[in-house]
Amino acid sequence: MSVVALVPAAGRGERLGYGMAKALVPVNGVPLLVRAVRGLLDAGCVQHVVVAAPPSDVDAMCTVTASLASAGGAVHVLAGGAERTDSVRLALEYALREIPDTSIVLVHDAARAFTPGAVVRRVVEAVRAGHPAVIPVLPMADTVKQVDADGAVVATPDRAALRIVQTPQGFTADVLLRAHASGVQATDDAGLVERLGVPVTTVEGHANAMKITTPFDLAVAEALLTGGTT
Ligand SMILES: Nc1ccn([C@@H]2O[C@H](COP(=O)(O)OP(=O)(O)OP(=O)(O)O)[C@@H](O)[C@H]2O)c(=O)n1
Ligand SMILES: C[C@](O)(CO)[C@H](O)COP(=O)(O)O
Repeated sequence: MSVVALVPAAGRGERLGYGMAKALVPVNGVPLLVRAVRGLLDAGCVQHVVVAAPPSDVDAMCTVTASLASAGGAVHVLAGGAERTDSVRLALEYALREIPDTSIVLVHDAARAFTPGAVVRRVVEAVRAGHPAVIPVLPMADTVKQVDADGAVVATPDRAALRIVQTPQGFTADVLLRAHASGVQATDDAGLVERLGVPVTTVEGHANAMKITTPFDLAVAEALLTGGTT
């Protein structure tokens, strides 16, 4: 019964604007991808990591992750797709084809490179406890407005019922396969599972699991490292 983490890392990082694949961008000398994969393996409950790389960076991502494989975990790298959903689907198909006994599958953004091991373990434990789909979340700190195409406010949803969604998102392998069989694009994998009518359960996320999207996020990550809070 293997826990396999799929790591979509094939994005271009346009908003970060570093001129290279975001997952290869170093923070204090260590690429985001290395930090993300190491975090998954160090959590102690993941046996395989499958990385979806930009097609032109497969060799580079193989090289930077080569030293991370250990007695407890293996790292596989393949070419990802045009959109995040495509990258996840390709990695899932690889895992189900090549990794025996894939039973629990995590999907974890390379861009969430500072996710604490406790979050990974909470997600895996909840799937093991019988929940078919599990996502880490945080409460909203700000008021949220729904606006129309012109930017006019049309509603103020009750923020007590809203959550910010992070990764890793955890699923039984059969549920994630069914979710991706639709071929629909979604901003997260749980969104595809919701379309099946399968219940999605939440566990507590962590501020350090923030997604590195902009130069501001990168500066925050560097400050966290300097301050020793990761
Ligand atoms: N075709 C894609 C696009 C995105 N991702 C991955 O999905 C995660 C979340 O995407 P995001 O943070 O939006 O990354 P980018 O797509 O690289 O960002 P941008 O939109 O700024 O280019 C990242 O780890 C990214 O590498 C992926 O594997 N394949
Ligand atoms: C999956 C995700 O990280 C959950 O917050 C997020 O939806 C990814 O979105 P992006 O459009 O790829 O930035």
